[in-house]
Amino acid sequence: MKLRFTKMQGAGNDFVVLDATRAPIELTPQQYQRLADRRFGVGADQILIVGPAPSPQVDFSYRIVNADGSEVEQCGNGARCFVKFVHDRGLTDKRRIRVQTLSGVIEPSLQPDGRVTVDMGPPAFAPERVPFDAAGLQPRLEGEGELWPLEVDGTPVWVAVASMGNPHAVQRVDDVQSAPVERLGPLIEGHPRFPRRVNAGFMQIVSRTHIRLRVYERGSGETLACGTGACAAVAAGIRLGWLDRRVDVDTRGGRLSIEWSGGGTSVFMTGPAVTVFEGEIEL
Ligand SMILES: N[C@@H](CCC[C@H](N)C(=O)O)C(=O)O
Repeated sequence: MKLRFTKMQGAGNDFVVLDATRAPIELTPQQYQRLADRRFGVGADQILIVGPAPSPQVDFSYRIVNADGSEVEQCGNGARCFVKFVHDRGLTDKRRIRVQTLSGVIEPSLQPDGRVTVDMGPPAFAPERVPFDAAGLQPRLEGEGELWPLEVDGTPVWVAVASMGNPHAVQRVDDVQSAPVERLGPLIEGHPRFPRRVNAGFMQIVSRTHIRLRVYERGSGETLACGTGACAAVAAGIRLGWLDRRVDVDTRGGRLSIEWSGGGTSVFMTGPAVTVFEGEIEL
């Protein structure tokens, strides 16, 4: 089978984007892994499958598959690339689009400067608590937030647990460049406290409006940027009283700007979306 694709990236988090608006695309986990493979395939952190609207309330749907072939709920950098993709291909002329994902509806909009702002919906802090509460663990309270103890490799690590539709565990570090992301990342990703696995974030606070962030992503390993990871880190940091409501997030692949007013309000993420090349692959 021959498959046409577009290779895109948002702050260095890279994607193979497939157009399933006219005919459905169903691949096996092995075929997704092959597409994501940097030596035997195209190479990507995630595969994005753009589909038609499942209801009149939205304009499109899009599905997200990690490099390991697992389908997941949400992808922030992917949402920005999605809106550029449907626009560039003439699938819509709307600049603000409602898109159905596995975890609900999000609204990306194209900005005049070519960047994209996404209404990512509100963060959640409660659902992931159950495995911590059930084990009788006590959180450390700061501001209006909680830090939970996670035993990793015999050492306690304090993490803020947040969901942007997908799960994140964020820890504060002094220096993100020297943080043991490659060693601790896989241990946190597969930690028994996270039955669905988790994205492990490492956040260095430079000031109340500026952080540096690395994320070891569930199902993809460390990526150059993680959009939902940036939203989760900033929302957790605001709730813990460490950050103001507008924060610049420097990742290894570029800068994302995150804004959250707290409570049940949406997190807004702004950043780049770039097409790299188009092609066809035999699967
Ligand atoms: N890179 C993404 C997140 C992709 C999904 C994540 N690996 C998960 O398994 O939840 C982003 O930009 O948010």
